[in-house]
Amino acid sequence: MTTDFLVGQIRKKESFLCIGLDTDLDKVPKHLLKEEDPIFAFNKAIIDATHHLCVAYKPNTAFYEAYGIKGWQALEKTINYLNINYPEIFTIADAKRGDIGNTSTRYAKAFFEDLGFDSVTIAPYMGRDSVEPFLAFKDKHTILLALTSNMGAFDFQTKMVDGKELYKQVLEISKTYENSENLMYVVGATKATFLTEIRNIIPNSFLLVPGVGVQGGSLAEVCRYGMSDNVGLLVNSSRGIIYASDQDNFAQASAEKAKELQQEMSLELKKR
Ligand SMILES: O=C(O)c1cc(=O)[nH]c(=O)n1[C@@H]1O[C@H](COP(=O)(O)O)[C@@H](O)[C@H]1O
Repeated sequence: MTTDFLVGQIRKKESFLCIGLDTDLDKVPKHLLKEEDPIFAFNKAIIDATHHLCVAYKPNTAFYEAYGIKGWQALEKTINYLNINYPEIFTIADAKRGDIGNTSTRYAKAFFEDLGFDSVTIAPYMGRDSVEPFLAFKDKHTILLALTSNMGAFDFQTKMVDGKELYKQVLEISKTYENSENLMYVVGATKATFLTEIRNIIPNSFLLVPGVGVQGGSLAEVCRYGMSDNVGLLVNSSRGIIYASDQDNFAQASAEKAKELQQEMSLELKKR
């Protein structure tokens, strides 16, 4: 999917919401456990109830890998279901990969070609040759971890390297990578006040912003400091939406939570 198409969807739906499919069988409604594939059954119900309120879904692969081959099959069914039924939706494989060049090429093939995701999250730690194999795929997006939402972000990401915080070095150096127009970046909603300086370095790049809801980040602050001329934001919520209820009406309850965020987003878009 092109960035222009994504921006068009955001304007049309008045939403830059990404729903995280962090599907945990300990948390899904008990009646679903009788299904042949409870993970997919849960995801399908959530997607059908919420697709009009969001522009992206982000399955975090950890939640699928944890269930072995059955989990991977559920991930495959989920992305196929999205690509066939809702091709206008931007899809993110939250896999946080990145390795030496030939290995990264295989990861890129797995997520972009085999599974057919639009984007994948990548850790920048191994540098240029670990990221460029992902960037080589046309109309696919590589979402580089810049400043993450967790406390551990302060262990390394904000440390000074050559006179600048490491996360700023990530932003600046990655701009020199081949096909860098295919880059997006992760910035945690809990780090919203850093967004002004981040926007000075990457004024128009899309940011995937997790950490609203359960982690405590503020959507209003993210918009105030992080919104660009082309919106430039995909704000993710996982647990706050998908586990709104563990009763039979769970999908409807998740749609209500998604709608609350979408309406807040619509107001933010109208302010600009
Ligand atoms: O790359 C991510 O998506 C990510 C980066 C980050 O800095 N913080 C972060 O929470 N995430 C992911 O975003 C989701 C957040 O989930 P909730 O806190 O339940 O909304 C999880 O899948 C995390 O792995």
